[in-house]
Amino acid sequence: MYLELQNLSVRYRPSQPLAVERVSFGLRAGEIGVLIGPSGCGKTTLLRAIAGLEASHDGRISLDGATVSGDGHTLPPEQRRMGMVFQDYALFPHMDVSKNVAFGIHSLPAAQRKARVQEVLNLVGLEEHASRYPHELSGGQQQRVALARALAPQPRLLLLDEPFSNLDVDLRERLAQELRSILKAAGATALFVTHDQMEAFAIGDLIGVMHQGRLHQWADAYTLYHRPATRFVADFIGHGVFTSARVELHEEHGITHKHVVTPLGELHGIHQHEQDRLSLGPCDILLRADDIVHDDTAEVQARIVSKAFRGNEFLYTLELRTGELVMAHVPSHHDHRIGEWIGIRPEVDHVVTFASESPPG
Ligand SMILES: Nc1ncnc2c1ncn2[C@@H]1O[C@H](COP(=O)(O)OP(=O)(O)OP(=O)(O)O)[C@@H](O)[C@H]1O
Repeated sequence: MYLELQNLSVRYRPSQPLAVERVSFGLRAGEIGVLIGPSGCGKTTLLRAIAGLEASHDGRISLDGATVSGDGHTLPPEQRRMGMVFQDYALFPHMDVSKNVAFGIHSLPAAQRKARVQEVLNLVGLEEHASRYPHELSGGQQQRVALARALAPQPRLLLLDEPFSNLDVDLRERLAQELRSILKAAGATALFVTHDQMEAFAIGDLIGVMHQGRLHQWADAYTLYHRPATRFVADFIGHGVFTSARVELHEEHGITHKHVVTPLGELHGIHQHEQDRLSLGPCDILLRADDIVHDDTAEVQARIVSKAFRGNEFLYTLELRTGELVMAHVPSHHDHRIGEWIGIRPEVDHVVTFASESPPG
């Protein structure tokens, strides 16, 4: 691994719990990792520890085969050769774009410096704006200057801490895609912190979900969504609810399968590798909004409790006759009123269950 963390722990004060607790993950050169989690889960602390701005209490950080921190040895931040981009762009207001970008490469000879500034401005699509001042740029453009400035010295690792959080939602979505292309074009290895799933999914090759200082899962977006390792990840990623269910044996044509009995009906045809992980008896099953299909002919009826318009679809929150709540994505031409009963059926491709937490009965 190019960047590797092994059991990294960070504590601010002896009286405080660990802000980062035994976190391990790896990134290959050229990969983009994203840390996501609710406020206070330790994302920024972890990023700062990698940069050397926060001392680690235990564990090891290595970069490109060498230990950066661990075994009582720690490299000062300036010797780690890492670049950082923060949410406040921190551009120098009295310098134009090219001077801002050249800031970290003063040691290069003038001609090389000029060429490198040109190169990174091309990369971020701001070559036309080289002589503008920060106040003459939009928020998104300022953030791209900050990115160009961080990339200019060819850092070994780029660390980005919620760089888009001051920007509006539409712009964030576009910039997230752009950022990924820019980082890939630059061949940069990067670690990005956000609390926004859309951003994490748009940017990351690998995504780490953190909660209370711990890394619950480190995986690609598809795996996080369809095979959440913990209940917290299942809850945090995507829209869904847990419903009590039961795994039972079912015989068909002389072959015995496991199936899951849910308040929405029985789920059959579960893939063999998922069957192997299911244990018989009560469980809680994750029902995502895209696992529930609106179907007028379905036996199960549910009452619309609330709905959110999302352009091409509604996200309906529905109450079953049993009182349980589920969510469903429904194409937006099915515009039903709150309080109306609609037919739904489950269409679950990936069965995700956890040990039952529901009271028996
Ligand atoms: N300088 C500090 N001194 C003491 N405790 C701190 C310090 N900075 C952060 N903490 C604590 O460490 C924990 C992790 O904070 P951190 O800022 O890393 O979380 P975060 O996931 O980045 O949150 P956010 O998304 O709100 O930025 C929190 O409990 C926080 O209160």
